[in-house]
Amino acid sequence: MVASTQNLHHRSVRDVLPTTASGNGTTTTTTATTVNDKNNSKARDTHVWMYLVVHDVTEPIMVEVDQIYHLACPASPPHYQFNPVKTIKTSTMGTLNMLGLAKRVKAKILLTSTSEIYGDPQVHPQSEDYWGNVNPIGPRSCYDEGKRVAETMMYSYKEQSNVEVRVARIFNTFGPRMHPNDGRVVSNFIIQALQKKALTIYGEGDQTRSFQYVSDLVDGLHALMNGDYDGPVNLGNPDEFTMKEFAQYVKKLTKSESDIIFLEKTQDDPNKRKPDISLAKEKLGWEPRVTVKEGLSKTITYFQQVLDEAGEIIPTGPGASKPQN
Ligand SMILES: O=C(O)[C@H]1O[C@H](OP(=O)(O)OP(=O)(O)OC[C@H]2O[C@@H](n3ccc(=O)[nH]c3=O)[C@H](O)[C@@H]2O)[C@H](O)[C@@H](O)[C@@H]1O
Repeated sequence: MVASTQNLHHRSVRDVLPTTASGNGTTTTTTATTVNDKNNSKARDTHVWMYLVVHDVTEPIMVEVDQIYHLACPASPPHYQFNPVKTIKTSTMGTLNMLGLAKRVKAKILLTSTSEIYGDPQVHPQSEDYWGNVNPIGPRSCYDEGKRVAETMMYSYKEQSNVEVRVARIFNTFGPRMHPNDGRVVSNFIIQALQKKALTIYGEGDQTRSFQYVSDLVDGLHALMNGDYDGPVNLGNPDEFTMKEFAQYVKKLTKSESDIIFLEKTQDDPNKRKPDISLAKEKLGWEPRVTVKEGLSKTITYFQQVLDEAGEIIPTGPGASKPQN
């Protein structure tokens, strides 16, 4: 159902507002409202209504909600670098608008921050007390610094206006329903391997990432929102790979004979990344449950179906990060 803002019903038992990103580097927001009828305790009597509101978070919004999951922002490097000014507006003006909403209606607000606030880390693995190493004027800074200031806004609103805040620092996440042209490494390698195209490693492939399956992230976000802890919390799977190892692993799981090629390293690409998740374990009782292997198998099955339906797909590469003229 698509509803215009003024047609949304008034406050119900629990209204949840997730803001999400859609389009390539745009910040149009889809908004869903779910309503649980807590007068009926039996699960089968729980009612859920979903409304889709198309709105841009950089503009104020007037709705009545209890919880805000503020996810809106492109997160893939080629996508967030496509329109860096819009990416900054999303993280700054968008977060300001959502905090203003949270303050007005006394809603709890969760910001999806990122491992990228640690930049190219000099501490490994990264724990929440590490302040990071970010180039403030590099090509990634629209996203990294945007999310850093978004975190600052969250804690300023908490201090000044008693807004109840939650901040999740999300590490590399993947799963079915990723866009084939997402441009991040998991979808790129799988799509390349399934089509027997060369897997494209940027740089020498010694950089590391640690990959988390999407359902673990969802569980972590839910636990964070509904728990008491209000400091930033890393949500990620510490299972760490170099990109060379990861390319080989994807080839093995897809039984692909693709070549592996080495392209130019992208500027300011973090050399290593691995979450320290002690805090999430302690404060939320959360840790990943899906192995990288299980998650990749499901994602490979999904992308095989996408390819069967779509035909050839050339995934987004680094050269697509800017308009070509
Ligand atoms: O997946 C995520 O959740 C994260 O993705 C990105 O961070 P990044 O780690 O740079 O994501 P990728 O584009 O997937 O790159 C991972 C590594 O693979 C490399 N890569 C990527 C794509 C490719 O085709 N080949 C390749 O070697 C990149 O250079 C990088 O070293 C976002 O910026 C993060 O905010 C987000 O949390």
